[in-house]
Formats: sequence, C-alpha cells, structure tokens
Amino acid sequence: MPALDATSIADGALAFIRFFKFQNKTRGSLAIIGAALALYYLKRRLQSNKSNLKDLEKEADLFVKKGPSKPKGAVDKNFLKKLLKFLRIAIPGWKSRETGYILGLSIALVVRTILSIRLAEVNGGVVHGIIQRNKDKFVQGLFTILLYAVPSSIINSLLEYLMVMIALFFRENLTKHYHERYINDKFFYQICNLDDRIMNPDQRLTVDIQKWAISLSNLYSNFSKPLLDIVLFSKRLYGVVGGYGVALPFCWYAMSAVLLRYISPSFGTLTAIRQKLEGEYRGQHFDILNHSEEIAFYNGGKWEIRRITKTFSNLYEHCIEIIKKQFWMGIFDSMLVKYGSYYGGYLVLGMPVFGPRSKKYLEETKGDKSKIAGDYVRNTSLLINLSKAIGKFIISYKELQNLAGYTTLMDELEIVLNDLKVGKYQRTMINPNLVSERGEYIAADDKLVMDKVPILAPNGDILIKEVSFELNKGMHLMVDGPNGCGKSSVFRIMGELWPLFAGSISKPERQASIFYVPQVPYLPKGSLRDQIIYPDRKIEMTKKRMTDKKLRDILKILTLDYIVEREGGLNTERNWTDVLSGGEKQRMAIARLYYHKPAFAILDECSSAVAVDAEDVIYTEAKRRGITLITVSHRPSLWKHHDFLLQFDGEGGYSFGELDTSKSHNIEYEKQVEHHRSMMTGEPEEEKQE
Ligand SMILES: Nc1ncnc2c1ncn2[C@@H]1O[C@H](COP(=O)(O)OP(=O)(O)OP(=O)(O)O)[C@@H](O)[C@H]1O
Repeated sequence: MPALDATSIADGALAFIRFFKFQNKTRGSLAIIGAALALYYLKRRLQSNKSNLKDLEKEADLFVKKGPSKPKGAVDKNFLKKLLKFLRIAIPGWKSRETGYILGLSIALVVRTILSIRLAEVNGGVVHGIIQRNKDKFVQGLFTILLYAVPSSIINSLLEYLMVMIALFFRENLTKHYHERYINDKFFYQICNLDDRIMNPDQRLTVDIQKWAISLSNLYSNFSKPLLDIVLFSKRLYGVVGGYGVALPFCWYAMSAVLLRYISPSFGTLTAIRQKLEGEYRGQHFDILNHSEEIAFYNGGKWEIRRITKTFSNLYEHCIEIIKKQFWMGIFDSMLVKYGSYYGGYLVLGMPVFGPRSKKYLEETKGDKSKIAGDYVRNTSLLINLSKAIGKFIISYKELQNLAGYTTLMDELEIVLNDLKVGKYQRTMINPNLVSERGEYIAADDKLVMDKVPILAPNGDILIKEVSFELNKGMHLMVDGPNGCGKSSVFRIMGELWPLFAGSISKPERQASIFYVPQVPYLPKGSLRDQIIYPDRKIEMTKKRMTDKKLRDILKILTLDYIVEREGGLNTERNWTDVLSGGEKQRMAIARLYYHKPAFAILDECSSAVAVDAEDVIYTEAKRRGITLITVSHRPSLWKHHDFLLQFDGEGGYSFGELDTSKSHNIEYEKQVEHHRSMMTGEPEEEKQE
C-alpha cells in the first residue's frame, strides 16, 4: 500500500462519508440504485447458462432423482455430510500418518503467521531507523530481516511439501478404497453393462479422486491459515489501532461476502459438468487407441474426427463459459476484496492519528514523526496481512464450491457401487417391476442346474421365458441357436454378471470351478507365462506344482511352442494383444484353460479363428483333462465332441436333450453340417429326408 499523507487520508475518508451520508442524499441514492442495478445485471449474466449447458446440467442431475432438484455441487448440509463420509476414508484415524502431517501443517501455518507478525514489527523498526537517521537501528533491522528470511524460507517450502504430501495420502486412501470394491468384485463389468448412471468410471477413479484430494488439501490451508492470520493479526492490530480499526475491515468483508454469495454462480456444478465432459473426451481417445486397427482398416478417421471434435467442442464451450464467469467474478472480486479494502485500509491507518484514541497516541509518541512513520509502516504490514487473510478466506469459498463438485462426483460413484453390491442398478427398464425381484443361487458340487430361470437382458427385455436343465460332470453340452437369441446371456446369469430375476441356479461354490473362454480373449500386459496362468501369479503356479516345462508341454499340444522360442522364453514381456494373431490368441486362451483345469468350461465361440483340424485336438485334449465342456458355437463340426444339446429357437423357446450325432435321424445336426458344407464350397444345399 503506498504511503500517503495521513491528513489527506482522513480528509478523503471524511469526504467519502459526507458524500453518502449527509451532504448529497440524491446523488448518494442514485449511486446506490446504480450499483444495485449493476449487481443485478452481473448476477443474471453469471447465473445464466447457454442452452447446451442446461442440457448438460439436466444430464448431470440424472442422479438427483429423489427430492427437490438442487444444483449438483452446492455447498450445503448435504455436501458437509458427504464430505465427512469421505474424510473418514481419507483420514483413517487419529493415530494415522495423515493426522500427523495435518498437525505438522497446522504448526507450520502458526509459525508462518508468527514470523509474518514479527517481520511487520521489524519493518516498522527499519523505517523508524531511517527517519531518525539512526544507522545502528537501521543495520540491526536489516540484519534481523535477513535472520527471519532463513526460517521463513524453510517454513514456506515445508508448507508446500506438507500440502502436496497430504493430497497424495488422501488420494492413496481413496484410490485403495475404490480399487478394493471396484476391481475385486465384478462391479467394473456391471457399472458399465448394467447401470447407466456413470459413463466414465475410469475418469472418476483417476482424475476426479486426484482433484478432490488436491482441492481438500488446498482448502485446509486456504481456510485455516487465513483464519489463524485473522485471529493473530486482529489481536495485534487491536493493540495498536483499537476496536474500530479491526471492526472496519471485518464489516467491509462481511458485506463483500454477502454480495459475492448473491451473484456467484454455482462453480461446483460447473466443475462437476466439466469433469464429466473431460471424461467423455478422454474416453473417446481411449476408444480410438483400443480399436486402432479396425478404425484404420475401415478408414474411419473422418468419422472419429467428427465424433471427437463434437465432444471436444462441448468441453471447449463449457470451459469458455466457466472462464467468462470467472472473468466477471474476477472483476467483482477485485473491486470488493482487493481495491475496496485499500479504501478501508487507509481509514484504519489514519485512526491512530485521527481516531478516538488519537490524543493518547500523540501523547505517547510525543509527536515524534519518525515513531509515527515507523508505526504507520508496521500497521500497514499488519493490515495488509489481515486484509489478505480475510480476502483469501472469502475467495476460498470458490475452492469450497470446487470441492463440492468433486465430492458429488465421488459420491455418485459410491452410491452406484453400494447399489451394485446389493444387486440394485438403475437404467431405463422395459419392465420396471422386475428390479426388486431376485432368484436364488445354491451351492452344489459337480453339477450345474438351472431351474425355471428366465433369461432377461439387464434392461428387462425377455430373451427366453424360462430355462431349466441339469448338467452333471462329464456331460458335454453344445449350446446352439441364432445370433442374439441369448446363448451367452444364459452364462452371464450363471456367472452372476447379470442379475438372476427368478428361479434358481445350482453350481459349485468355488468360482474357479467354472471357467469362461471368450471369442476374443483378454491378454494382460505381462510375461508370456502370465498369459497362460492368468489370473494366477508365479507363486500360485508353483503351489499348484506346475512348472515351466509343463507350460511348454501345454503349448506344444496347441502348436504354440514356437512362440516361446521366437519371443525369447516364457519371461518375455510384450503387448501380447498386438503380437499374437487372432488364432494364436484363441489357442493361448485354451492353454490357460488346460492350465487351470476347471470342472466346467464355457467355451463361447472360443475357437472360431482356429483351423477345423486343430479344433479337434483342442476339444479332445480338454475332455482328456477331465474338463466338462459347455460349448457355445455355430460350428456343426464341434457337435461330435458333445453329448447334450441346448438349442434355442430365437423366438423365446428352447429344447434340451441328448445329442447323438451318429444316429441318422438327427436331422437337425445333418442339416447344419450340410448348410456349413454348402457355405464353404459354394455348392447348393442338398435336401434331407426326415
Ligand atoms: N448389457 C446389455 N444390455 C442390454 N442388452 C444386452 C446387453 N448385452 C447383450 N444384450 C442383448 O441381449 C441379447 C442376447 O445377447 P447374447 O450375447 O446372449 O446373444 P447370443 O445368443 O450369444 O448371440 P451370438 O450368437 O451373436 O453371440 C442380444 O439381443 C443383445 O443385444
């Protein structure tokens, strides 16, 4: 704050007061009306939304279905409740390292404030020395400032360090909390396939948690430091300028806070929407990378550009909207919080000389100009610090709104995971009455039984009215039917990926007893050995008395042993999805099946890219290893490896019975073989007699 002649400050203040209060009431009233109109205009401008933003808000509010619709990310009682819930996860206990670091941060903040107060005193001393032309006092002051610089620098850096560490601890705790629930169970499948509330759970788990943690850590120091500064600086200022001097900045800021709250848009909602849009944008890049080969072959670049440009322009427009609002808020913030406080500041600084205690002060200083100037500089320092602290305290409301936005996003994830845990999910249902109904899973060794189980898609769409069959160990089952009739869905329900709405399913309790081999297998990043033993680790492989030699033998049966040689051994790490061909990937998944040797294996078109003669080896070997096969396939050449047939007609009906391919009366089988032959050779199909 520039040093001004004290008399002119007081004159200015008095003129200001007279202008509004006593002298010119008409002009004063006009100014107040003008200011009120300007405020109203600003509020409308800040709180109005573009039409596309309204849609996004509606979408963001999909969640708040119950109760009155409130903007997401509002700072209210609900937010505090949610925040408390997450704080319990972020700070696990009183004796945790987080509490230790927060305590450390609090101590560092106190020390920082004490150092600032001491520095203000020293500043005053230096000015006193200059005006008195007292060289010793001046040099002593400079030396003291230098001495204070060392602890101040250490404390400043320590504050930064502690804040970053606390944010990282918070992130770690929350990430672990979500990982345990999201990845350990089947929720990562269900959150995208059954529920339509969260489009980008990956964004929530990565970026949003990180932002929440940083925002909370910043907020602690942005709130607690100013709060502490306010207490300590006010106390000190009270001692030197009296109660009026302290009350004035407070009144000013209280008025500013009310006005700010009146015109401020819900930055929490804006943040929540922005995070959603960021997630969608990232998700599309992820899609392109994931399907790069297909997109490149289709020459789908133009289509992808159109799609990604649209998503990015939504994000861009939303960011512009936020930046514009921040611009208008910035003007208002500055006017009230920064420049407004200058005016009030000068009034306070003039108080020792012109205020109610001026007589006493002037007697004490005996009119010593150097002492008055020194006090002025010290008071300026104190006041600047106090003003800054109050200003920061008010502006951190914006940070609080951001935190409210991130908290809402995380709470949504929490709600969905909790719902999935109890088998509840939300999506547009064809038959909404079904949501609360559930069938029963029964533990049974060595058999799979479906008793009156309706096959329904997650949206309640009836694929097959009711399915019943019993399969004992050693009864190899072929599952057939037209595309989209619900073959895979039967096993999704059996594997508890989709809800069981009615009937009962008996199956072995041990998850590992039923193994699923899909058409496109998952090949995780890792060694060649990992591809065979997934999801086991080497330690589990050793416990199962499996050796690298046995793994190589498995690969040999599947004629995959050349890959071990070519890639340089079982320890070689590669991105196997890119390295292996379609048929190799499928055979690798079969190697995994042989390694795990489950009681039952669901083979879902798992050999569609494998040559027919190699397919025979695959199925014969699986049976030799004691695995009961449940094969979902359209290939009639596979029927001979099975004893039973579960056949869906594509119109909601099915049949289950023995399959005897050797009997000539098995017309259905022969028809299928003939159809396949004609497709392969291009010759017309021959008519068979029933
Ligand atoms: N998550 C889902 N939500 C709603 N419907 C789904 C979902 N997944 C699949 N479906 C629908 O359920 C029906 C049955 O799918 P399913 O995968 O069981 O067919 P399928 O008989 O195995 O077909 P194909 O022979 O083509 O593999 C299909 O119409 C499909 O569109």
